[in-house]
Amino acid sequence: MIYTCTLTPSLDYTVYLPEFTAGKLNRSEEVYYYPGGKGINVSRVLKRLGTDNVAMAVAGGFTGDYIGQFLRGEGIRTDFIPTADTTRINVKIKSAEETELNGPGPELAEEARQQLLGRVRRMKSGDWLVLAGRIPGSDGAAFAVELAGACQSRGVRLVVDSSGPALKELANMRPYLMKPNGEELGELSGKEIETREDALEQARGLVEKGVQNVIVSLGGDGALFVSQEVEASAEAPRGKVVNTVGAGDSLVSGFIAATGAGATPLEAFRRGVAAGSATAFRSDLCRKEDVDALAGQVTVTRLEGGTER
Ligand SMILES: Nc1ncnc2c1ncn2[C@@H]1O[C@H](COP(=O)(O)OP(=O)(O)OP(=O)(O)O)[C@@H](O)[C@H]1O
Ligand SMILES: O=P(O)(O)OC[C@@]1(O)O[C@H](CO)[C@@H](O)[C@@H]1O
Repeated sequence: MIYTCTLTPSLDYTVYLPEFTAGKLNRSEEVYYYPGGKGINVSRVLKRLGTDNVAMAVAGGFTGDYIGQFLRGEGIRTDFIPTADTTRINVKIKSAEETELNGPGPELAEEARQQLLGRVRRMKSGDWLVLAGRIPGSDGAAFAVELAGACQSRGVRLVVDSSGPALKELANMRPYLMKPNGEELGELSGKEIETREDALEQARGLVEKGVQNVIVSLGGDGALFVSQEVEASAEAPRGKVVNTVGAGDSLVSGFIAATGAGATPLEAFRRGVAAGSATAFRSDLCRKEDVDALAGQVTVTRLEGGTER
């Protein structure tokens, strides 16, 4: 089974308006209330791609209830750990530019941590844990390492799509997949990523540390894939960008869904990039038909030369 784990979910209040002026009253006529948080987005896209999964999250208050109901309404199994704190609302403003305002998310209570660890310790060899989004708390990195250790000892494939101090620690835990974007890769390596070559070099460094597969997402510039066996670069398809929130999560979902269905790493990479772009081209997350339609437009180039299509 694939489990996603979102320690800081969110309700994504998504507002479209032709112009946004800071410091003024701005009125919008088009708003959406999406369940959010990276793991939750991964669960939603996996389900749309036909891959069953369980969404684990620490959630509370009316926003937490809303997220749970929304997911169950889409046929996704939820296993939420309740918290007394109201789940944050993240504001996504879509005008000429995309502006995001993410709340901090509450600290994780010790009881919630123990419940999560208990769940991971009950997972089976071959299961997946997608640990995605911010890991809260000053000792969040230590907790993330405990979760990763529990995965290692059970033979659970760990996928990491996070940011902040935990990211560095998790890179030492031999995860199956890490999906930093350029900024997160810069945080990880302590070096600013300015070019594709910089990104490739730092991704190789992660593989040398034991990360099994690294995908660096580069927004409209596509993505890079690095493992011990193969390196590749993908160009993202062109299209009208509507909302890029969750594009990276969709990439992760496309890769996992295809890998689970037996695709080669580069085919899974192509499906991932297609899913990321398919999400960027619509308001909500991508649907399977969007991914199928875009997959043929993603050019994946093996870096030793030769193009896999
Ligand atoms: N402007 C765009 N045009 C085409 N495809 C895009 C665009 N932005 C993102 N994508 C697709 O989505 C993938 C992931 O995007 P990005 O690097 O922005 O992820 P991210 O920063 O992790 O996003 P998020 O945290 O919002 O999920 C890219 O590799 C690409 O395939
Ligand atoms: O604050 P975090 O956990 O880093 O990111 C949270 C978030 O921006 O990420 C998702 C998109 O990837 C959104 O649904 C959500 O609002």
